[in-house]
Amino acid sequence: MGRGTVTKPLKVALLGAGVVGSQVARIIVDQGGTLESRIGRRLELVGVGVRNLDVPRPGIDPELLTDDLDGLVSRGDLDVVIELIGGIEPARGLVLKAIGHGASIVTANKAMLADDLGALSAAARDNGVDLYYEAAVAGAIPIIRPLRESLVGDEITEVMGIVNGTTNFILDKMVTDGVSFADALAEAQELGYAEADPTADVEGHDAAAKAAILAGLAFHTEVRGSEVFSEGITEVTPGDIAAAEQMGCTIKLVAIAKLTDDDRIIVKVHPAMVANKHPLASVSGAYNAIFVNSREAGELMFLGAGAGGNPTASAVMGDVVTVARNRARGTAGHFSPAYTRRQVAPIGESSAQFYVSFDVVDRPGILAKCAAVFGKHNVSLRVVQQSYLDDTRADGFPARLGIMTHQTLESQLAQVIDELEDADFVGSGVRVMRVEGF
Ligand SMILES: NC(=O)C1=CN([C@@H]2O[C@H](COP(=O)(O)OP(=O)(O)OC[C@H]3O[C@@H](n4cnc5c(N)ncnc54)[C@H](O)[C@@H]3O)[C@@H](O)[C@H]2O)C=CC1
Ligand SMILES: N[C@@H](CC=O)C(=O)O
Ligand code: NA
Repeated sequence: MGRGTVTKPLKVALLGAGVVGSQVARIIVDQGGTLESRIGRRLELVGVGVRNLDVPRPGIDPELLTDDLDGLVSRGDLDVVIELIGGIEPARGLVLKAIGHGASIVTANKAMLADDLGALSAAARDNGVDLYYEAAVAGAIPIIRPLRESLVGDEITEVMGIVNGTTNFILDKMVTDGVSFADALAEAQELGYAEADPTADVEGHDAAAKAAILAGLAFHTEVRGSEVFSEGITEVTPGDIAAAEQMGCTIKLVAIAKLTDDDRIIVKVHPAMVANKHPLASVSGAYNAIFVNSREAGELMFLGAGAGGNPTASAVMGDVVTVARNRARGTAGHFSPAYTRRQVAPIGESSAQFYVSFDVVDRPGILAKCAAVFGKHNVSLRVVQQSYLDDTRADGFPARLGIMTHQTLESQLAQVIDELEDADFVGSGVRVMRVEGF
């Protein structure tokens, strides 16, 4: 740079000033000098798109606020657009428009990315801009960049872990403090962990979107959130929690993505009884943890805050600095993550260990009859527990069996459950929980 040359600042627009956006705005304003020295150019926040102009936004210059997000991303002079409004539309339309006007994108929006990451990546590539989204999976934990860069010379075989902070917080509160599901969810919302519509968290859709993004990056293919088998935590009962405790396990919402022997992928999200000896069992609060298994590196574990305004803003700012550095150098980190076409295998072809519990009549030979149902479908038993409930029970099913299987196919286990539900010696309400790390 010659003497007297003034480098122009990089123009940044922020869409959304909620839990995460407000923290990002604060960092850009408060840490301006530090960020400038890391990037080599000053970041100038030129606009903040919000829904309601009347809401007070401490720390944000009111002159920057606009409710015309479309106009903001169409200015034509933006270097970086940070999308933090969430949801698929209008977020996707705004991002595509910003890309069309030459801006690089930083987003935390996993719902949008898991809907069609391929189209967004292609638009970024075709327009020579960056698309970065470290905050979209597991909040502050660096996991996108390790998959996309650090491990890209290796062959990943499995990615699994806890990727939703809200549900981990809820389950932890229910187990540790005996708090009700509703109260724990309300607290997670207050702390800024939950999505705007927390159904996405508790029904497993948020974790499914993250699992799709992780699977796509790990296995170099396109996976959409809708292709991920997902069950949330709304059906987890206090009885399930107690049964898990009795088995030396803790219930967690887990996401699993792995390669099959015939080069397809299994991607699934569901509650699981995790053995207490497994490191995932002790991941508490809104923390997330992800294990990556790869051919050369072996097993890697990533742990940290999976949700919350400040931790998520940290990941967003990491991307902002990277994208801004690229911009300052006149480059973009073009890459095509999905160069293969791997199919997602149906859930029936996935295998797991299961814990099945059900009530039975108290008659000689019942245990053998139950075991025969499992045996008939080639499901091998690992642990069998029997407890006596109460012989005055009106329903006539006073004994409870808890059976943990060895690894078995989902389709075989489904046949066992169908048969148990039809058997006259089994009461209604057969419970099934997958098991990890036992
Ligand atoms: N809160 C967290 O812990 C994390 C959030 N994320 C993601 O970050 C994004 C933002 O999340 P939060 O800040 O928690 O959500 P939030 O609901 O607190 O903030 C979103 C803001 O965008 C505004 N907004 C929504 N639609 C708009 C529109 N059409 N026009 C103008 N403003 C609009 C809302 O009024 C709200 O103020 C989402 O994609 C979320 O999934 C990712 C990781 C963690
Ligand atoms: N609602 C999400 C926020 C971060 O992605 C979660 O709870 O994990
Ligand atoms: Na992350």
